[in-house]
Amino acid sequence: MPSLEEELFPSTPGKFKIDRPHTMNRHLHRCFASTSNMFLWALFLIALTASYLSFQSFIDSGSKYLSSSWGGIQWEKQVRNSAQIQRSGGLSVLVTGAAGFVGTHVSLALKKRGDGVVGFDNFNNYYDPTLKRARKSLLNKHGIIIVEGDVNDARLLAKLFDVVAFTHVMHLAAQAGVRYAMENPHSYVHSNIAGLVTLLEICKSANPQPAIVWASSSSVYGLNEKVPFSEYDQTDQPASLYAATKKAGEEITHAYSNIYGLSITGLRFFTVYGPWGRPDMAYFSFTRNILQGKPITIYRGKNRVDLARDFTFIDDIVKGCVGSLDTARKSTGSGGKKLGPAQYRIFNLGNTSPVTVPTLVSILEKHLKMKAKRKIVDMPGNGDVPFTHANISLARRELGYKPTTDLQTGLKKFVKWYLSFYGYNHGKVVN
Ligand SMILES: O=C(O)[C@H]1O[C@H](OP(=O)(O)OP(=O)(O)OC[C@H]2O[C@@H](n3ccc(=O)[nH]c3=O)[C@H](O)[C@@H]2O)[C@H](O)[C@@H](O)[C@H]1O
Repeated sequence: MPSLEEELFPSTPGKFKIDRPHTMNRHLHRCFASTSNMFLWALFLIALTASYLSFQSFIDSGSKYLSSSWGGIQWEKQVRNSAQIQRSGGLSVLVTGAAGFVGTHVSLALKKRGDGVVGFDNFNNYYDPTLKRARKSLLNKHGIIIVEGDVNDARLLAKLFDVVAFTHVMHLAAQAGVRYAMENPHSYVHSNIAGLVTLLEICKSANPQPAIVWASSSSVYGLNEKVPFSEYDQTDQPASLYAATKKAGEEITHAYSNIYGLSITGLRFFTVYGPWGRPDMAYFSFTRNILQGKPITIYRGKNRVDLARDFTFIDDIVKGCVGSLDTARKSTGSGGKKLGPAQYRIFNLGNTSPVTVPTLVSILEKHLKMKAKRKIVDMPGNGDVPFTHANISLARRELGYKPTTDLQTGLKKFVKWYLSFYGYNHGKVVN
């Protein structure tokens, strides 16, 4: 006679057998024939229900541990250690985008002078994440933890503020790149707008509220033709979606400062370059291509005019960021309510010395001791602007900001780092 299991799950696939009533009765009769059998069955069912319920509660309470790597006593201890202030009057800073180019440098500078730093980054693959992981290792060596998460994750951010009473937030997490916005517009809205609002919501409710310094962009000047670009100029003609999201960020932060008393400083970075830089930027991809003997495309503006940028070296930018943190006044709100007027500032952080793109290439050729295969094409209508040029009087006056590195010197340092990091044959198949 076939067993109950064999009857319900026959060996022939696709033939799930439905028991007829009289067969079922026979089984039931056999199973529940005695009281002791019934008692055993009841015990079995209770045990099954109890283990199901406890498994469910394990899934609920433990889901955050299963789906991500944060939470728990050990994790909190690591976060607190990283945020530990090592000098009197020091800051405790949450740095978003800490595995990014500027984020890595700012985190290191703060840690080295004795501030507490907790990094935050989603390690997305907009560009090679192995470079981000290498930056993370560098920070880890200096005692800085990077919490892996997205700035849209309100639960994780709130948890961080539960664990540490951050005095400042250096918000550098963003979707960068001017031309990529045509390929993936929603990533700009996700990071630069939705993520910004999520972070501001957490900061507004934190007690005490932190002061916030964040990365805007020179691109907000868009089609502005008045040079050099001043913070008092109009910025209502963005040329790209990237620029539009950064401009929106300036308006959004203003609203949060106004309503909730958050102290906010926006920094308009001008084409930042240097060691540990971003592979999507021209100076970086040109270097790679020159070394690999591949052609580089140089865009040219209207009437064959060369494009120019106020290229700014990373060390100068770091000084501007740290100066902004040091001069930021405290936020005035408490319990999500504004209790007094709050500081709201915007500064240009540029070099005040624009250089054309062909000149940039010539400097790279000199440092690499190799000729570039130049391909010159008219600038496609992809959101680029013809030139940028910063007026930095305001930052000089308020932050003591004074850039000291020219493009020649800065690119020499970049090339030295590039060759030590990638070697001469980066990405090239060696026969
Ligand atoms: O200041 C900013 O706010 C922005 O700076 C940076 O944008 P950009 O100034 O556009 O830098 P980058 O791409 O290096 O192009 C430099 C020049 O090379 C030209 N360019 C570029 C690529 C190419 O293949 N050929 C070329 O000629 C190109 O036309 C341009 O003239 C950041 O990426 C951005 O995230 C933002 O922070």
